[in-house]
Amino acid sequence: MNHVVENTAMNANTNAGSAVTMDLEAMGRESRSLSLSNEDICLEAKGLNLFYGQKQALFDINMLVPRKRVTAFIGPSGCGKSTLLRTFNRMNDLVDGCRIDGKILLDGNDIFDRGMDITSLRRRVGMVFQKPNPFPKSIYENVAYGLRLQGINKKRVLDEVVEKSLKGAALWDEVKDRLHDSALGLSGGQQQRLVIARAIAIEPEVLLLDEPASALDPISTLKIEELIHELKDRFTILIVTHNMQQAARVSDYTAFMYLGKLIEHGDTDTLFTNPSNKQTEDYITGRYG
Ligand SMILES: Nc1ncnc2c1ncn2[C@@H]1O[C@H](COP(=O)(O)OP(=O)(O)OP(=O)(O)O)[C@@H](O)[C@H]1O
Repeated sequence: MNHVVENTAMNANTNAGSAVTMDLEAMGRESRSLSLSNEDICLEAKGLNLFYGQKQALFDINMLVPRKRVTAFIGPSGCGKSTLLRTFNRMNDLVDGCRIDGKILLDGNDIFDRGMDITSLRRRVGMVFQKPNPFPKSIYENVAYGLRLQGINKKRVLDEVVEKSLKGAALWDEVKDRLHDSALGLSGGQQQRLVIARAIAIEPEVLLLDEPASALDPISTLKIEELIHELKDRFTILIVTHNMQQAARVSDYTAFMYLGKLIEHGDTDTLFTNPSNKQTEDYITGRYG
């Protein structure tokens, strides 16, 4: 639905690139010139192809993901955004018949190497899904979960991490008096922030967010966007979103995908205001998608 509204609004302007520019200005975004060549690189995809059975879903993806920045993935439904996101912590390993070739380097090491321990990879690269998925446990135990899995059970340590993580996820003030109540009693927006608190409690390097706000109301969405802004000081964040306005608001870099290919990837302001590829321009101006 968002998609339609956005595209309609953009179509109303013959030069939709400038429509997005105006939005960037209205949002108080200062004009920045970021360049991937000046960044410290956290993740890198090299010649990545992915197949679901006979069907190829990703084609020769090559991209650099800078550290402690927000990178947004946009593109029409089915273009491979979630597939690519899930590849960065090998979630696709869980899909029957999925085959991957190429490399993904995390701090220079290929995550597909035989020696790579998947549990420690997923500890370093955490993931939050579209639908909040708290465990049917207390708020406290949800956040403490990852530490308990690591064998950390000291109350003092857990108390400290739970508080720090809930504060980090901008949820502490709303739940500090009911930490031992069920997480299932929280609103959808609170549950999503709780899941983010659970993800950051184990101090990952990277956070993968797969449409984290698409099931939320506008106020909860705004809170998640503000949170992303705060978290990027500590984490490298990759976000899939259907909402181009959201990509423009939250990200430093944007990757536009189409039919399983990475069409354009660059700093967000440039991609939305002066895309170098015709397909990107057609998409952001609402000509398709
Ligand atoms: N588990 C799976 N098994 C088989 N095919 C899949 C699977 N997951 C995704 N696909 C296919 O791979 C392609 C890319 O899907 P993906 O979900 O990554 O796209 P997307 O850009 O995230 O889409 P959307 O925006 O609709 O979520 C689609 O054609 C989809 O049908």
